[in-house]
Amino acid sequence: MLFAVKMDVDLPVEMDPEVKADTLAREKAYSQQLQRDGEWVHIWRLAGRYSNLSVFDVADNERLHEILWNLPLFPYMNVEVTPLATHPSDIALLRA
Ligand SMILES: O=C(O)C[C@H]1C=CC(=O)O1
Repeated sequence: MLFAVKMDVDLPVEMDPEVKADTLAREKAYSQQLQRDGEWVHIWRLAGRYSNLSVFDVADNERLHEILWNLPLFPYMNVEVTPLATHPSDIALLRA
């Protein structure tokens, strides 16, 4: 199942620099492992914002929830999930 997920990050200005660096390092490692595993298919920076637009390919809603809930930055994020369906004009469908 494909989902588009927009993540807006809002870190507290008073956050301890060491905690911040550790959280960002864990977030990066977690994200890159899921990308290697094929569940986190795309990650794009939204230009000019501390936000990303990502595409996930996961087994079901529960798996997506588990992935998002375990993001180290989850407590500092506003997350918006949109389920995706194929578009009838997509020329990739002609090749399938
Ligand atoms: O920077 C972000 O957009 C937040 C987050 C999502 C993956 C990652 O490595 O950082």
